[in-house]
Amino acid sequence: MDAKIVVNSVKKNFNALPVVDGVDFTVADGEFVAIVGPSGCGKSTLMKIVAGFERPDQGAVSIDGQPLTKPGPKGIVISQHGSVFPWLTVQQNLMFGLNSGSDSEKAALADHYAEMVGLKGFENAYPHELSGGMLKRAEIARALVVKPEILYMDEPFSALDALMNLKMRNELLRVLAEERHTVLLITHDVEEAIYLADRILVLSPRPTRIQASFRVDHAHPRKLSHPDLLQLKEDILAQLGLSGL
Ligand SMILES: Nc1ncnc2c1ncn2[C@@H]1O[C@H](COP(=O)(O)OP(=O)(O)OP(=O)(O)O)[C@@H](O)[C@H]1O
Repeated sequence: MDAKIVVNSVKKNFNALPVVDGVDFTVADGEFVAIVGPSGCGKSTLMKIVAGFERPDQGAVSIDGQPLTKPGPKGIVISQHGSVFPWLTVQQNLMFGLNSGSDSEKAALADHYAEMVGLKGFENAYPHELSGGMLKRAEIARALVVKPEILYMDEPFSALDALMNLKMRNELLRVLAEERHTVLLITHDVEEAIYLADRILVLSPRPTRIQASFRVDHAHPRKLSHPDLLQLKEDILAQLGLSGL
C-alpha cells in the first residue's frame, strides 16, 4: 500500500516546554492507525500537527507526498468537543460542508449519510433533540459526507457512556467497511485501539516519542477476549507502565 501520511522527525515545544520530541511514522493508504499514550504526553498536539492545524518546530508532515503546511481538503477532524451547529437540523448540518451540486442533490447526499449512521427519520431534528450517541453519529456523518480521504479522530467517543462507546465502535467499523478511509485515532482507551486499529503506536510520556508499535492482525469483528488480544492489551499496558491492571 502507498504511504498516505508520512510524519518525519517532528518536534514541538510550547515556549520552554518540550512536548513532541522527534516522532516518525507512516500511515498507509486505507490503514487505521491508533495512537495511545499517557495523559498529557502530547497526543492532541501531535494530532494537530498531523492534521495541519499546528506547525512543527522541526521535521515535516506530508500527505500523498506533498508537504503539509495547513489543514488540507483531504482530511477532516472529529474531536470529543463536537462540531455540529446547534441552530441547524441534522440534514442542514450535513449539507453545510458540501460545495457542489444543487440543493436537492446536497439534501439527497445528506440523507444518504444520515441513514448510513442510523439517523434515518431524524434528518429534520435539531441537535438538542438527539441523544449523545445520535449526536456523535451526526458528527461522524458530517465528517463523512464530504468524503474525506483521511479521518483524524481525537478521543471521538470519550464523552459517551460505556455502552454507547461500544456501539459507536461498531458503527465506525461498519462505515469503514462500506467506505475505506485512512484513519488516525487518538485514544487513551487501549481496548478501543485494539478493537478498531490495524496498528497501534504507543507514545512515551512528555516530551513524547514513539515507544512501541503493535500490528493487530485480526479480522473484524474482533473478540477482545481472544487470547492474542488479551496478550496484546497486556503488552501495551506494560509499555504504559500499567501492567497487571
Ligand atoms: N497551545 C498550547 N500552548 C501551550 N501549551 C500547550 C498548548 N497545547 C498543549 N500544550 C501543552 O502540551 C502538553 C501536551 O498537551 P496535549 O493536549 O497535546 O496532550 P494529550 O496527550 O493530548 O493530553 P490528554 O491525554 O490529557 O488529552 C501539555 O503539557 C499542555 O499543557
